[in-house]
Amino acid sequence: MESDMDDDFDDYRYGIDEEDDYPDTRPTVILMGHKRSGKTSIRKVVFQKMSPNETMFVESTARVTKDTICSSFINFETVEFPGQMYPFDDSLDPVAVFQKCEALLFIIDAQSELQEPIATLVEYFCRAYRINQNIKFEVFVHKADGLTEEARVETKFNIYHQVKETIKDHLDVDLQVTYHLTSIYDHSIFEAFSKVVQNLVKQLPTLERLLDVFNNSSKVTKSFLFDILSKIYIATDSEPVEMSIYELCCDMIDVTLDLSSIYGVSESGSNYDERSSSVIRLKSEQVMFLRQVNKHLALVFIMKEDGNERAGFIDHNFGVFKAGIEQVFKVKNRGMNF
Ligand SMILES: Nc1nc2c(ncn2[C@@H]2O[C@H](COP(=O)(O)OP(=O)(O)OP(=O)(O)O)[C@@H](O)[C@H]2O)c(=O)[nH]1
Repeated sequence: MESDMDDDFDDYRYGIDEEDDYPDTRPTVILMGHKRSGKTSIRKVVFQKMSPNETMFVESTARVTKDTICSSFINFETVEFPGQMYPFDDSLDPVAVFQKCEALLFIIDAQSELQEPIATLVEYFCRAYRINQNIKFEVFVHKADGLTEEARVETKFNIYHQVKETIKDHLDVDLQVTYHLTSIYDHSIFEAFSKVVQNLVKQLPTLERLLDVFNNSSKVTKSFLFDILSKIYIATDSEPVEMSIYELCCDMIDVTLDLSSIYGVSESGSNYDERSSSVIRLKSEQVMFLRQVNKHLALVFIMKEDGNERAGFIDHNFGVFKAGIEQVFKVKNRGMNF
């Protein structure tokens, strides 16, 4: 297996460790939506490990809330606008806010009335686009847990259709909007945030290539590069993602870290270090592996159990993959603390 890297390193800025590095260049992810649509719950569940049930007691957000996500590999700032606030009010300096914005997430409560939120969404997206045309627009059709499978598909399609038709009346361009069905009560919110983050990782094509090469040379059927703290996967190979496999991989991270916290904490007090790895055999005759890539990232992969899974070539190929990743995330020759 050979790594193949020809991208421009100057373009890379993910994986910066120190909090004060390039504070102004940290990308911003903005969350908007009507009151009680679920914005705060999403932030708390994904980035602060709050359990979904606890969100029932979360108070309504009164002012713009900024949160820096930098303790993990993922390095950005979230800005949440309360439902009752108009984000384009002059007093909030919308030009400065949206010029820094890389992804704009609009959360719609799929269990409530849709017309008003759709009208607000279209207005906000159009205004934001006029300020910054590079923003990635994402819609979370949220609280999908309360809908049947059929209603989910129908609701998502209705929103997609109405937004597309209405935006046409306001903008000359065909705005690219991505839709996700989400709920904090299952893994769909992590999956959706993974996609949002992947949209911001400029190295994504290189990472996907590395994972494809790793899979092909190691007889691996699926692999994910995870940010272990948030369980967001920042890249996967080019095979489609099956939700059940993604969930299994998330569970494997939990099991590994929990066991490690109890029995394997190192002198540094960390439950995750360069010796962290685990192997789980499934009754489906598949084997799952977790290997540490650096202090924030883990490679989790799955392969058929055929006796080859113990062969040294997996270790060798993983070594090459890890070296490739180190090179990809070298930030302007500053080096990283892997
Ligand atoms: N069923 C279900 N309820 C959810 C989900 N996400 C959030 N909720 C609930 O929705 C309610 C409102 O959530 P918040 O996170 O406070 O909503 P918000 O958009 O931040 O509201 P404001 O701060 O008022 O703008 C809470 O009771 C949450 O428990 C979900 O995925 N499914």
